[in-house]
Amino acid sequence: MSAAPDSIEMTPVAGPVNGSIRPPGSKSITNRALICAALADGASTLTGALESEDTHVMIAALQQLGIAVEVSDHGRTLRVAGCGGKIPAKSAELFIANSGTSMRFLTAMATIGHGAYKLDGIARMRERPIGDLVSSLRQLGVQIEALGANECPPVAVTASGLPGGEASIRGDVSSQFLSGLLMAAPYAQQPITLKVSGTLVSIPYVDMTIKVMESFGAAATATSDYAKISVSNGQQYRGIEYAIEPDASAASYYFALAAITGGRITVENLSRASLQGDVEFCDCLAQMGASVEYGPDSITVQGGKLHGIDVDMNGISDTVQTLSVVALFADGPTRMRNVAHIRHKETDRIGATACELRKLGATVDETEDGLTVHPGTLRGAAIDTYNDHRMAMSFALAGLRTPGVVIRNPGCTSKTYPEFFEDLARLIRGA
Ligand SMILES: O=C(O)C1=C[C@@H](OP(=O)(O)O)[C@@H](O)[C@H](O)C1
Ligand SMILES: C=C(OP(=O)(O)O)C(=O)O
Repeated sequence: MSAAPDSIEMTPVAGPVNGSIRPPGSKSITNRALICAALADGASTLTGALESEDTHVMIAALQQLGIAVEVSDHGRTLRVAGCGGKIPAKSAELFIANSGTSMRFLTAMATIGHGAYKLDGIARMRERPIGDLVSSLRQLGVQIEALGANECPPVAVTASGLPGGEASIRGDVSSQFLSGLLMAAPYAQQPITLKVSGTLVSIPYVDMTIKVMESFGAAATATSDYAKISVSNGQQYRGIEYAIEPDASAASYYFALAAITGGRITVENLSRASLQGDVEFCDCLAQMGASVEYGPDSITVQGGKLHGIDVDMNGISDTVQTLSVVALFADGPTRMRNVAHIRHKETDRIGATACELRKLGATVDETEDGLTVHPGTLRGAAIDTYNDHRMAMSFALAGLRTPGVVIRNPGCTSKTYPEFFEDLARLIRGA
């Protein structure tokens, strides 16, 4: 691989890639643990945390809210002095860049405070939905406004505690609205009951929220169809030592690498029992013909001949781009369904993925809720990444099998995985 400031040309590998790797900490778990630790009674130590833009903006925002977060061990250990549900800062302007988790979780958390808080981000964040979360918080008695066009950020909260009660929350746009409300709910002045409208997307992330809350000592009760979720007030998170798993979405690039090169790659410290739904990406690879071994503390994928599949990826939508690239190397079409919500992420991920796959020689049918990839004769191309870390990481894989693939703006991986290209190169070298 030769590096240039604004692009990287990928070098195809000579044969199967074998090896083992521990990806950085889970973004989703790090940002949940930070919220719970920040509100807790007492200090928490989070180990194995992710050090990246999405966690930097979360940490910086908590510090601006008056919560001490001490960072050590190259960002992997975070010591958080919990505020016991009393947010110290009476005003703050929080810059959230393009971190959806931080924007949605901190909007809900800020309502527990007493003061004026404003949350804003980069231009794309001002296009990402938050109106449904704002409207639920209003139903719970909060004075809050989305100031951007189409009820997008910036968000202004004039908080005097979170009153609570009953609210409806839309589930079919982003599960992060619900997760944010749930994590704030133990600190409301009354119990909170949330009625989820529309079919809830990204359900594994809601399960993750409930499990992280439980680890910190607070409970949320959901009906089996997630139509209604209740949280009693008066519960308190307590400061704990909390170990964060490696990021399963980041692991998908390594599982895919094994699949498309016929290699054997082990991802350490992840298992079937992970809090992260994205480990199920391996089931897609297994359906395509790879073999997957789930160990007690690792997952290994061995590549094989790959077939096209038809798969509902609603619960594991951060891996749609990874699977789209794997699909280029299958012997038939792959259809990925039920992921209309990924049009609201770092970019419109259905449109962007379809466009870049076509540049590589694939035929792609795009539907409102997904895409079908028909593999074709592959050719090199300069890949636009739309400031979306997952475009860069996924399409880099295509360049390990096809000459002439250039990844533009590879630095965008810093959102969740700043060291991605270095880790990938090390794994390929066998170092
Ligand atoms: O709660 C979370 O940690 C996340 C939920 C998902 O978003 P949606 O619920 O918007 O699909 C996912 O795409 C995102 O990367 C992280
Ligand atoms: C969608 C993502 O992030 P977020 O919504 O947290 O910005 C992602 O990491 O793929």
